[in-house]
Amino acid sequence: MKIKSKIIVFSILATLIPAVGLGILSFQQNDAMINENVTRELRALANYAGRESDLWIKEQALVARDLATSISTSKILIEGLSLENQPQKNTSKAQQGALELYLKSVHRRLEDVLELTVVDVEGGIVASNVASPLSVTLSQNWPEDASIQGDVVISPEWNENYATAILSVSVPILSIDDYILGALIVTFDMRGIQSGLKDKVKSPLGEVLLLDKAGNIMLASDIGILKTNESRLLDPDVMKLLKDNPGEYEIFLGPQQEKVVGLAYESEKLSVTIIAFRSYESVYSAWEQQRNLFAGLISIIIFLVTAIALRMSHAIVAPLQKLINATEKIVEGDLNVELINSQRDEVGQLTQRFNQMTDKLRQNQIEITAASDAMQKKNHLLETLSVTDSLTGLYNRNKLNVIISDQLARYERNKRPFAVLMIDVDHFKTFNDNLGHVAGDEVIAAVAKKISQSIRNVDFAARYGGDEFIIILTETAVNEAMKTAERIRAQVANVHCSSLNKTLRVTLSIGIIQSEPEDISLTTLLARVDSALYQAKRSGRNQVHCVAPIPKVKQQHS
Ligand SMILES: Nc1nc2c(ncn2[C@@H]2O[C@H](COP(=O)(O)OP(=O)(O)OP(=O)(O)O)[C@@H](O)[C@H]2O)c(=O)[nH]1
Repeated sequence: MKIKSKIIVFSILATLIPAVGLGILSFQQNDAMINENVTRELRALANYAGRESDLWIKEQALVARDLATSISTSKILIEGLSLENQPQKNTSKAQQGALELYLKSVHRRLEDVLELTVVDVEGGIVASNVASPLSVTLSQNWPEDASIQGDVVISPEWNENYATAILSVSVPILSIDDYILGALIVTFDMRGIQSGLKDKVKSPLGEVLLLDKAGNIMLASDIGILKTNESRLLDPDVMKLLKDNPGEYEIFLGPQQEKVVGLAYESEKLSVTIIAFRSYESVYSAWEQQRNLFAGLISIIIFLVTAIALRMSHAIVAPLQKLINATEKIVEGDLNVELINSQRDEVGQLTQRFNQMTDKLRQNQIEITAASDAMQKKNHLLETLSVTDSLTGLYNRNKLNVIISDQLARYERNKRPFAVLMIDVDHFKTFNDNLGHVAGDEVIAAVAKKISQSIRNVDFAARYGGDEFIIILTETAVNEAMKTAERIRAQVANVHCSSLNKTLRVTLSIGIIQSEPEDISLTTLLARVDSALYQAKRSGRNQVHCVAPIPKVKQQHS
């Protein structure tokens, strides 16, 4: 992993781990606090609805009792019930009609009452204000119950016919001597509780539902719920969940299929379930907003941290990369490297030291190059000296041997002959003897100079020793060599001696041969040219003796 990546990963982790850890802890605490608060509020809401319902039921029971009391004084009712309770049960149609009319007239004065029905001691309907009264089933021993507790409240339930929730209260009708003649069953419309389910000002946020034994929604603090929920049945699974955990906070799908949080209370006395709930969104929207804000903040912080880490790593890595590139150039031999240093930190110091090191290397390289150049020049000079005669500047004898060997090899390959001239100054000893060695040296140097000026660039001239010189004319036959020899002789006729400041007459004897196939070695060749020179000397000096080439033997044809 590169340094840059390491810095960025470290920065992000160093920010993310504590931030997310603290965030999760804080959100968990918040969540627990919200749950606790919402549970408390929902319990208060349910309790309020329960209390209000109980109160309303008590009020209605009182109303029923008052009704029963007032009705029991009615002559029509007493007579009707008395007859009904006789074994023959022969209440006349007229009496029943009168009783029904009486109940209807009473009912007209009561707003929340749906039905007024009179039953006999066995629970049989004697008369009612409606044509088809609800079949209210009283317990078998209701007269005993009624004699003990007075009125009997029958469990509330949803009624499809009236399209409302109903509650029936059975109140005993007593004779003058407190004998139970029958009962007055008053059926109330429970919508009267509706407004009391929730205190619009004091109650905490939320809605309340009142459900009957079968799970039908009878009443809701929000009427809209009843209007939109046609089935009126709450999901049985939700009901089971809430009933299994009474008073406990649960999350479930509410009556309008929206996500809600709520709890339930079971009223054993009335067989009613009270559910208090709130929309999940209203509970958690603030929490979710906070969570989104937190996530946003974390994102911004991570973005900023990443940007800073990138900048920091760039400040470290970029100069390092430049240093690596510069080092690679140096490794490849390019010392013209200068890094711009704009930092004052450790990286800046490293760059500065690198530049100093490169400067030093450059200086060393210049010195080494200069030393190498000087050495090369010296080597060249030594090389030149090793092949040059110091007095004349011509090749020395060693070099001459190499040249002749090379020429012989070439001749063997291309069969083109080369010419060899051996030159000797006539009576040179007399120059030494008469004019001194310095003048003698001057003569030797002057002759050498004339020889150099008389030959081509491809030819070679060497001092063979003392006053003797040898010239190699490449790819030249003797007749051409003759011309060169004569030219040289003419050139040296007058040699100016600067030490004596006078012109000297110098003559030369020259022997010439051309290479022959028989010249198998340097010695053979030199012996032949030496012989030619000897002939020139013997013939009187100041002349050229040329050995003619050996004629080629013609092939005999038979
Ligand atoms: N000044 C000088 N003299 C030299 C040098 N080398 C040889 N000599 C002299 O050159 C002379 C050569 O003489 P020779 O070639 O034998 O004879 P010569 O006088 O030239 O007569 P011939 O060759 O027979 O015509 C000797 O006296 C050597 O001492 C040299 O480098 N400088």
